[in-house]
Amino acid sequence: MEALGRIGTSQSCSSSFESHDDCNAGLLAVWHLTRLPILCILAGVFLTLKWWLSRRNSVGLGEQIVELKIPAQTFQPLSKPITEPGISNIQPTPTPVTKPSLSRAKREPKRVLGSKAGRRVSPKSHPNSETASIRIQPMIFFSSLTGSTEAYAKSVQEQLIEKASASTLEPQIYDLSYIDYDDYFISAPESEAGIKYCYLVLVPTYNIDTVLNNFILHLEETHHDFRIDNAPLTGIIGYSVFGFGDREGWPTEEDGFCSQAKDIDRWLAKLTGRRRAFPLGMGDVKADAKARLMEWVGGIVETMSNIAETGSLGEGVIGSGDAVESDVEEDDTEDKVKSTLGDLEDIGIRTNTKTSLAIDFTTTDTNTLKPMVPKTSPTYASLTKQGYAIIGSHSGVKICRWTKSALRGRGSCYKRSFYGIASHLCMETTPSLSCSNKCVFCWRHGTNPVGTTWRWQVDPPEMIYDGAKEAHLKKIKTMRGVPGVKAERFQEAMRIRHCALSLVGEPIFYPHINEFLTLLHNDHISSFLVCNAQHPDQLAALNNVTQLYVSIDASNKESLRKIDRPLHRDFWERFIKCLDIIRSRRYDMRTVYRLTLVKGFNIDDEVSGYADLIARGLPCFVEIKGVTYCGTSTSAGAGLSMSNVPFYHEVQTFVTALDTELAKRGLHYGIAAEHAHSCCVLMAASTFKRNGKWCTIIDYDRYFQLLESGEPFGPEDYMGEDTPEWALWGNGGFDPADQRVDRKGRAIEI
Ligand SMILES: Cc1cc2nc3c(=O)[nH]c(=O)nc-3n(C[C@H](O)[C@H](O)[C@H](O)COP(=O)(O)O)c2cc1C
Ligand code: SF4
Repeated sequence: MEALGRIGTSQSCSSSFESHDDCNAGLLAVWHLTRLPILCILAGVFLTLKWWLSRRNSVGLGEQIVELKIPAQTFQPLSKPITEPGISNIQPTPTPVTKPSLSRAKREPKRVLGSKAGRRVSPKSHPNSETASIRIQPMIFFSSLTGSTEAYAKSVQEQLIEKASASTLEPQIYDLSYIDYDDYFISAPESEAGIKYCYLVLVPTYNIDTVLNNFILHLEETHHDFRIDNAPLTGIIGYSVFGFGDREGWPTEEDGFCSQAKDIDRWLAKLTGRRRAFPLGMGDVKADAKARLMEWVGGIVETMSNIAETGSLGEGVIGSGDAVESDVEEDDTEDKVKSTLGDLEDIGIRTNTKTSLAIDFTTTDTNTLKPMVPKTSPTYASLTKQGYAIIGSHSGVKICRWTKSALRGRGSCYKRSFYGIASHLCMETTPSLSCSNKCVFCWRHGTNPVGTTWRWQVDPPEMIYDGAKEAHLKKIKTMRGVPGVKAERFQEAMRIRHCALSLVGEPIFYPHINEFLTLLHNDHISSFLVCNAQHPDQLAALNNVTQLYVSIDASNKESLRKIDRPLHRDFWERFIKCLDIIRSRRYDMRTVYRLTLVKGFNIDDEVSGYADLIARGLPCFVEIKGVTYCGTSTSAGAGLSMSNVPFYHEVQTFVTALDTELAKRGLHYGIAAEHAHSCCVLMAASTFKRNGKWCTIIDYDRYFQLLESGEPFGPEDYMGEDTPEWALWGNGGFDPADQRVDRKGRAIEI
């Protein structure tokens, strides 16, 4: 106190106080009054100074801090110009990794590698103002022991920087060995408003103990931890996994090829509430890894731009992540329909002629034509509920169960075995949902439009074609979240190669069927058209198709009446006339009889009758298929039950008997191939043999060459390679490249 008093006397007291004593006493009193505020101000100044100094240091040393925290090979500075982008260029040469100890990593605050982006975003220029604020933050996680996955991960980062849309921020990249899983895999990291995280996980597989085991265990435990929501990562917008493996040591997935990527994919499906943004990709490091990864990145880029546009993953079929549940096959309604109506597949066109088929409007006032399937009708509701997309007012598209199966590597339909069509490249559609039969095994009775003549509005072919493609691809895209979908097949499926005009209804009923076929052929999409042999005029007027079918549901008039219940009174005459047209077109294009066998209806004692019909129409091929039971009340009412479905051995017996009958008539046919999985056998004219071997596969490129040449050509001119050994009669017909599974998704040994 004394000292303070002294300091106080050295200056201003003389003017304020009359004597020294008075002065000291006054100063002391002032000091006592003001000391607290003064001390507080001094402390505040001191603290502010200290904070400013420390901040200045940290800004100046920022780079060093990052260097310390991040292993050099884990982080590519995002602002660095990319000199050698492209997966095709990458050399997965291992780079030495300086790995900080795991315990240290645990103590560190959450590390974010890469910059907080924003440079690409220009909300004003965004096409959709509602979603303009959405930005995707890709987060690449990888694991690598010998460096190759790390190099691939970095190349993915570069690819995304180069190719991703403006709404995608610069990807952050993390080595799973050095991050704290709790920061990213217990809950989604916090983000700025409008930023959505998308996790991309690239991993090898090791059947030895590695960091990946810890990671998978962490995912599993997080899911099972009762204190945590079992889908705690729903905050991210999506995820996708890519696995690297070695087929030399682990040839198939059952042997363990990419098994850890599969596990991670499955756990992430659970943790994210099924937000699989793109199918699990897999690549063989000794063969196709680069190509597969390239496709995967392409898909990711597209998905992210979709998310940015729509703000969500879209209306995908979300994968449950539950192996058992999600491996159950989809319903087989499609098959039922086909077996009922006998697939209606398309007719092709040789030229670009604009010939429309005649419409018989005898009973209709053309001014008051109505839509065939109005949006408010029960038919519309019923079809859309079944998964059909209705195009315009009378066309439909749906992806069949084989397309879904092929996307998951579980086998294609019989057309793969017989004609070389991979089901994931095939679009099934019809430009006419209406039909002139009421077959006993058709599931759509009561709701489907029927009629003997076209009496509805007519939609233009371009509209149907564009609408069908768009709806088909949209449906394919919904498959991207389904477990087991192969990334490369998913990508391939984006280019439609074949069109089966065989869904429901009667495609040649559509007045502009020829123009529609031209549109298909112009895009080199093959056409398989099935008709019900009730419209001879339309059949005669059809242009060239890749393969033309007629359904032969019975061998005689009475049997046909019973089974097809045709609307036309002269149905038998029409039927026979159609067979004669098929004969006349035998040398223009591949013609096929489709026989659907129904026990108790059209098999017994009918072999000879069928042989006569074949002798009449001389088709290039005869497909014989056992009916699929659809179990509707109508079919039950018609006396149809499971007992009417033939066993495959019964179909085989029938085919052998038919073969004998044809030989007796001096007709040169033989049993070429089979697809036991769908109870289907193929007989072929012997002209489809080359050097003693069946060649039922189609050379599609050659077909389009011939079509575009404008010169006449015949069906044998676009004969492709030999029918594969596994598809030949007696060998079952399941493509060994695929994995056959039971209804629970368990592998079946063939
Ligand atoms: C010891 C060992 C075990 C492996 N186990 C599997 C396996 O079970 N399944 C598989 O598909 N690949 C397996 N591979 C192949 C690796 O996944 C593949 O070589 C991968 O590219 C390695 O990636 P990395 O260089 O990033 O560590 C194994 C490789 C090694 C050396
Ligand atoms: S032909 Fe196409 S639509 Fe028909 S079953 Fe095969 S894949 Fe499906």
